[in-house]
Amino acid sequence: MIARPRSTEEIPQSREPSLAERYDWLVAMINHVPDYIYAKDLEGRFLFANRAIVLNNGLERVEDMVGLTDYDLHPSAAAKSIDAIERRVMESGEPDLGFEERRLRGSGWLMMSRVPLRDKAGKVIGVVGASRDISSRKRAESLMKAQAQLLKAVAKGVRLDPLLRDAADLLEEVIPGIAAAVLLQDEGAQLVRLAAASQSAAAISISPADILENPALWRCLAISSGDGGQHGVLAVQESSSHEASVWEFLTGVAQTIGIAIDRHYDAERITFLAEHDALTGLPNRTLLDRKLDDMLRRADETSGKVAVVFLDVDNFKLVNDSLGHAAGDELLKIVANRISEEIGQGSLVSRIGGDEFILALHQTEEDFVSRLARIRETIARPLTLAGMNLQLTCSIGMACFAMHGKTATELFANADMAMYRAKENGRNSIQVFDPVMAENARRKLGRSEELRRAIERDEFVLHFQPQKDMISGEIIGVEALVRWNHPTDGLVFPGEFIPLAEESGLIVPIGDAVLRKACGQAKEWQKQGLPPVRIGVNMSARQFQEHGMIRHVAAALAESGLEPQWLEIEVTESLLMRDVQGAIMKMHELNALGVSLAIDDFGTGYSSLSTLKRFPLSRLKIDRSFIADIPDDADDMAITSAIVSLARLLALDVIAEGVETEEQARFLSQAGCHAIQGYLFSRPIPAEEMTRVMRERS
Ligand SMILES: Nc1nc2c(ncn2[C@@H]2O[C@H](COP(=O)(O)O[C@H]3[C@@H](O)[C@H](n4cnc5c(=O)[nH]c(N)nc54)O[C@@H]3COP(=O)(O)O)[C@@H](O)[C@H]2O)c(=O)[nH]1
Repeated sequence: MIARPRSTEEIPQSREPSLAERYDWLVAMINHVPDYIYAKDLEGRFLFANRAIVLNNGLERVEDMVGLTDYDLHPSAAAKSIDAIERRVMESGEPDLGFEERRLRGSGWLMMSRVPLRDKAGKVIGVVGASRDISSRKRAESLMKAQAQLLKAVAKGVRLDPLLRDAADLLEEVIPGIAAAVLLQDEGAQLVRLAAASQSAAAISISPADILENPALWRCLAISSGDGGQHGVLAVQESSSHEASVWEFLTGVAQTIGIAIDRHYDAERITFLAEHDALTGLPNRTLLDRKLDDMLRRADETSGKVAVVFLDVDNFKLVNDSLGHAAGDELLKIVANRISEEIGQGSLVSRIGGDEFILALHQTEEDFVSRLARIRETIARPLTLAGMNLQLTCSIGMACFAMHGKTATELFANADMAMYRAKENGRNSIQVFDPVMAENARRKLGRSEELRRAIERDEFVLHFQPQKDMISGEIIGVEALVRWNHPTDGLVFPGEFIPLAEESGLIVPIGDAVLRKACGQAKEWQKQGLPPVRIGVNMSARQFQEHGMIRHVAAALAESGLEPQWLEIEVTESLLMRDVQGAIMKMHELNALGVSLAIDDFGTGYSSLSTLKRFPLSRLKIDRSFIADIPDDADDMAITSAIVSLARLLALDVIAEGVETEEQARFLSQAGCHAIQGYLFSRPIPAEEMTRVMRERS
């Protein structure tokens, strides 16, 4: 063995070191570096080897190595490859630097550099080799490569289970001897499951409990989720203590697995949302279409039946508007759950938006209507929402394969039509499609088109019904009532087209035309020198709520030149009660124009005295249903008297509608009613006739 170096204190400072001293220092330095250093002669025999290389070859002293060749120390294939490199260096005289090769003894990597050994004359007499252990760097590189491989798999969207299995195998590959396992807690699950294990870990057939209850043996690295939670752990058996870079790598792997799981859940959610409703989790229209097609195909093959059902929650808007959207959402979830509870296997419920659900029922022993009745009852179970006790009703329309349609499109259209019929019939009912509905719908559509054309062609005319003062007998006003002068059907009465006009929104232009015609006619009578009368114009809810309504009234007055005090707008009690505050604001705006307001059909709504006081009104019109049975119905007489007293209490004029008999007129006079309108005095009549009547009485 080479001699130990002396300490620096022993070196005399005053003189130049001797050659022997220099040699000793050099040898000491060479022996203390961890790198391998050697020199060989031209035949490949060791001339010199440092302590590190001697020990690595299982020898004790340099003398033991001097004279040996690589063939004496290593298997012949390895010795041959070293010999080839060194021979090239010696023959070419060119160094071979930075060659990376596996250790011949033990595990790990070396970086070898070989330079020619020359004598003083520069002649190559052998080779000098130096090598450095680069095992750590090589391991770091392979860990980085493994990490990159894992990240690539995540980026490529490899499915979760194979990805976890590959990750466990990869750990075993890059960290020899390691046992690793991935334990996961799936969304919503209580228990942790073994999702993947390296082969050595799998071989000892571990379970989550084995791992979690044995912290001395297994070290657990958290697999975190993007939202700050934890999906599970990457458990590593600490059979051998790993260096810091390995733990860093394992922590990185746990993080990568966390990202992979996040991505997996995101992808699952995206796939789910493509076919489901985000709020209720029910299938959406896409999934319904697909499943319904299957159900119809099967029913066709087996001559079976399928029911397509439209279900709409009654007055849902009211809940949304009054209790807020969060409560509305909650309500929809409750309805979705209740339908799902009842619908039974093999059938399907989907939410297609808002409060509309479509059900596809497959045939069972129980008939479809009974099943729907049960669903309706379930939905109607009392519930508490935002602190309020509620009971829901719904309108249901059903169409059956193959009776009411053979394709999904036909069945959807017909079930929808049936549901609308249920709504029209006062809601809270089940309607089965009937071909008559389709006929009606077609007629309605045709009528809407005709109405649209009627507006363009100005086919609407006004009839006028006079209103008589109870005391003077004078005509104090007229009500303008619209008629449709249909090109083929003749005069069509408002009961036949006003509801359709309201539904389609055409009431707005129709109402506007009525307003202009009525103001124009009233002004015309004044121009003809007839005593001025107040003209009443009916205004529907849609028209009253329309943005430009006040502007249209002002324009009709301005166009005709009629002073505003001669125009009275009639609105129904139910219209005002829908949105009391909004109605009051609009009524004040009309008042500001100088126009007066009357409540039409009074007594049929639910206005209280306190609400009534807030409306800026001039007149109440008692609904004709209270007058019709006078004097036979004592209740109606009592109600009529009460309305007259109420009007007087509120300092409002009061007029009774639908007065057909002298007895009714007498009773109303005695009750203190200011004026009457009805067939007793005159039916609604065309403008020319009305002009004649007014002229006769003036
Ligand atoms: N939005 C608008 N609605 C309008 C307009 N014009 C009319 N209407 C509304 O249509 C409903 C039916 O009106 P109509 O068929 O004209 O019937 C009116 C009278 O003919 C009828 N009436 C009058 N006196 C009697 C009677 O003694 N007996 C009896 N059985 N019927 C009678 O009442 C109708 C007037 O009612 P009202 O409007 O409530 O005063 C009707 O609801 C009209 O409001 C319009 O331009 N726009």
